Amino acid sequence: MPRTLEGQVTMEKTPSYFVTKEAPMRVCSMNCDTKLIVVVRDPVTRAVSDYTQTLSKNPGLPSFQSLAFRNSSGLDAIDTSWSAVRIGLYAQHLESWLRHFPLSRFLFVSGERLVADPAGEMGRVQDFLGLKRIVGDKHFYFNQTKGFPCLKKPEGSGHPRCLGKSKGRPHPLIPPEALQSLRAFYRPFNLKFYQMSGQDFGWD
Ligand SMILES: Nc1ncnc2c1ncn2[C@@H]1O[C@H](COP(=O)(O)OS(=O)(=O)O)[C@@H](OP(=O)(O)O)[C@H]1O
Repeated sequence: MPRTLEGQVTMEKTPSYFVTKEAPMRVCSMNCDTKLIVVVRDPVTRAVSDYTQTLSKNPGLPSFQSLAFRNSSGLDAIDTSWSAVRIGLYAQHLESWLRHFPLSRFLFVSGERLVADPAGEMGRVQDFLGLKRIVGDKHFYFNQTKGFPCLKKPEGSGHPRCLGKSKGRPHPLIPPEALQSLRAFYRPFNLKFYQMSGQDFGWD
């Protein structure tokens, strides 16, 4: 980590830290005052998004259902050893972080609101980091082709910029009963996460 000078904010983005057992202790031993921003989305959609990403690299991948459920004939036993499922157990991951950091060190950003209201969610991020609210509504527009918000004018460029092709890809169709089982499985973990974070993300 580079030395942070007066007036600078050093940021590091590694999605897997949130779900890595050793990460909370290591980050705390580096600097326990670190502010932590976690973007979370509905774990069911997250699992499908994760599967979509792997499928794009490996088109021969077995079906979502055969990876998410232990017994392909029944949709009751969820395979929590599959990372796409395990990562969505936010309450469990947060528990290990809270052994090292107080809740006040965290900002939970809603992945859904980040799409519906990027400026609002970015406002929360700027407040949390103690920054002046510079990024706001005027910086975003909704790109109909992409189906997502994009930046009107990124710094150093006069052209609008959307996120790359690997962000916001269409998801494959998953049988509704598989999604329903997964939704039921996550419900208690989601409720626990709402309690722990003090925020209701509305994933029902
Ligand atoms: N503005 C904008 N444009 C495009 N995509 C957006 C945007 N905001 C949020 N998203 C959602 O970000 C999802 C991909 O983010 P990831 O978490 O996979 O990114 S990362 O790989 O961890 O960096 C990606 O998930 P998928 O839709 O499954 O591709 C998007 O839904």
